[in-house]
Amino acid sequence: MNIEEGSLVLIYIDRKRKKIVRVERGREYASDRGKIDLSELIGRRYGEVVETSLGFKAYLLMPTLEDILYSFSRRTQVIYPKDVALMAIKLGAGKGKRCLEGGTGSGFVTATLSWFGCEVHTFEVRREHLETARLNLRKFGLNENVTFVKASLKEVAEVYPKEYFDLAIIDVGDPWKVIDSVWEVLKGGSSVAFWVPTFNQLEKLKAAIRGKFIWIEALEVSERRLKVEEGATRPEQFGITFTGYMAIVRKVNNK
Ligand SMILES: C[S@@+](CC[C@H](N)C(=O)[O-])C[C@H]1O[C@@H](n2cnc3c(N)ncnc32)[C@H](O)[C@@H]1O
Repeated sequence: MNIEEGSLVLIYIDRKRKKIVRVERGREYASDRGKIDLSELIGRRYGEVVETSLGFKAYLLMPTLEDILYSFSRRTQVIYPKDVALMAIKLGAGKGKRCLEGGTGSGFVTATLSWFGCEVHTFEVRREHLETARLNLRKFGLNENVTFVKASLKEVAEVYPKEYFDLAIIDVGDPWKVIDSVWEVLKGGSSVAFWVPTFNQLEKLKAAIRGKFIWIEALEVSERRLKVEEGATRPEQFGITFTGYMAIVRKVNNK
């Protein structure tokens, strides 16, 4: 596939030196391994290799969702790709699904749901976080099916009709405070993923959903990177050791 003016390209020199750029005339990519004139990328093909001004190899790759998420500005804690990807699958995210999210934070979840083809409605109480997320998504054209709502998730039932959403992902400080309003706007039988950082919050959440949702499961996703070298392949020594816990519940009508 050809790289055109306006294309997004991941310039990959090594794991520490990789950056998504938009190809534009008159702009350059710069790192400690040298510069690349971006207008020289027009007409090349993804997968090709070019040389920086200092003679290092740079690969021209197509950005993936993970590359995009890791290039976002972050103002908050985020739900990492390993976790949000599993949530999306467990909840059945996909084209045509109407998804509720709170809080928006830096937009990692918003962008993932949008990438999966969902219509996303995301609630955030802090204007500056909403703006950061909005800019993050706009930069990569992921904002088209997203409605950003500057309000507490507690108010969702005042903004949307009953049984409007197919699924929800909730990552706010006190999730038990939004359970009643989220229940109102979800379709019967639909799934919700809550994201919490501690065991005691899982316990509190489980008690709080009783009668409105059934508890499906709680889990932690571990990711262990490997350093692959002939005759010496082993786990890497450093990395993210803990992110959080997800709880999956489903709406029921017990009345
Ligand atoms: C940890 S961040 C969410 C990060 C997001 N999941 C991501 O991956 O980018 C939590 C956000 O929830 C917002 N928040 C807290 N309580 C809220 C509420 N009741 N309604 C909506 N947003 C809320 C905070 O301002 C904060 O931006």
